[in-house]
Amino acid sequence: MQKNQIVELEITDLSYEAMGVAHYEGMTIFVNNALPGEVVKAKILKVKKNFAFAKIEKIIKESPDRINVKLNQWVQTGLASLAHIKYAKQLDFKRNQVVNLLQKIHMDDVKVDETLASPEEIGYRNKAQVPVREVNGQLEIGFFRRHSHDLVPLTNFFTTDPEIDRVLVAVCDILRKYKVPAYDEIHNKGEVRYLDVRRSKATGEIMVILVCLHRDFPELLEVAAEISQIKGVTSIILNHNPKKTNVILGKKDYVVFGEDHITDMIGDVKFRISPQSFFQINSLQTPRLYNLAIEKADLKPSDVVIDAYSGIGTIGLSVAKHVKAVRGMEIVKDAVKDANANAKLNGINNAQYVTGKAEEIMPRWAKEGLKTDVIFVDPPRKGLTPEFIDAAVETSPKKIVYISCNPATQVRDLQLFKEKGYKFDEVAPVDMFPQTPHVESVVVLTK
Ligand SMILES: C[S@@+](CC[C@H](N)C(=O)[O-])C[C@H]1O[C@@H](n2cnc3c(N)ncnc32)[C@H](O)[C@@H]1O
Repeated sequence: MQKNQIVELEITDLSYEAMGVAHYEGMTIFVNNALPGEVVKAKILKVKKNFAFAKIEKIIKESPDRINVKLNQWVQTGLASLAHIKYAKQLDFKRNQVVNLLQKIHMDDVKVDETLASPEEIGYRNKAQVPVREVNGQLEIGFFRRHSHDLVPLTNFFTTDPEIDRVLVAVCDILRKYKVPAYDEIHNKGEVRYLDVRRSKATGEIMVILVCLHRDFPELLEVAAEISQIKGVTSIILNHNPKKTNVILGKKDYVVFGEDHITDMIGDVKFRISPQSFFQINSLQTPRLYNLAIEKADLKPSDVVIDAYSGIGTIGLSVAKHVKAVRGMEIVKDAVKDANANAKLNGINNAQYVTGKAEEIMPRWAKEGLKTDVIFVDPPRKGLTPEFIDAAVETSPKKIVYISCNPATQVRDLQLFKEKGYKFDEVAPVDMFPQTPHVESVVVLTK
């Protein structure tokens, strides 16, 4: 097999990154955007030892699950790489990922629920982080083409709240008007690297973060004055990121207008959110995810609860009024500040959050003799560490509720809990990220 060769392929499966999978002359071929059941003429792009990558030249037999997407760029940029698949099939794809992972470790007897659909299939994101670059001599916002840093200019981000798209376009116009330079990542020059916009559906408050190479730039005050006139904007922040790095946010935030946070609501609990704090991005699906986790926890008024990897305390503060005490930990200092402020804001006085690595704090608490009833964990994609798992088990929780955005690391960690005497018989996938391959899932472990 050679690069640029054209081959006819029958697609038999979808990879976990949602690429069509075919087999040809003993090789596995991953075909961009092809769907199971389709027959395609494909051009080979890259050949490795046992596998190759290809792109569709022509669809000979089309899948009934295919949607003709209005803007190809949504799929090409990876912004919405499942947008060409009917939503019901996206939900199946996510469930199948969990089923396949469990099969690999011979846990076929675990029940995998149907994926809980998101109330909104598009326009659901309450936050956008979009790169700003110069394209053909003009400052543009958009999204990077998949596996590259080529900016594809966009004004409709499809999965983002349309009110946020409106703000992104308006800010882009203001930056052009004042001739503020876009960031040039090759030479680490220019100014605006990203626009980061958050909006609360509940309060309508909008935060605009200009991620900049410098702490200040000559047109900043005029630019901020105009942005502050955009309907809904209550906070403008300059985030200073001077480094040559792919990390989006720098460490320092400077308030240029209004508040240093916005306020949002989950159920009847209010949350202040600072620029560096994590907040679930699907506003309507989040309370459904938490309710599922909380129902499974079956909490009692006498329970001592841990909210690990707590962010701004969204899970712990949602349950604090129904239990004896909540303790939580989180690595981002500003998020912990938000979590403790959020307890006060909601008249909650039995919840306490501390800053630190969960894998260090949990062993400390266990050593101090802490006993717990329910532990909620909601780690980042890399999952838990063995140190955390050992210490969590040492506090003898009756239940551990594991919320994860990466079923592969979740399944790995569940095996460790199993070795320590905890069992689980069900996984509940939840779609927090429609149009993307990401899967969220909830598992309850009992002793
Ligand atoms: C998926 S988020 C969940 C946050 C929160 N539970 C929620 O639903 O909004 C994971 C959180 O873990 C934090 N984090 C990452 N690594 C950590 C670590 N080693 N120890 C504690 N927190 C960590 C992140 O800053 C982030 O806020």
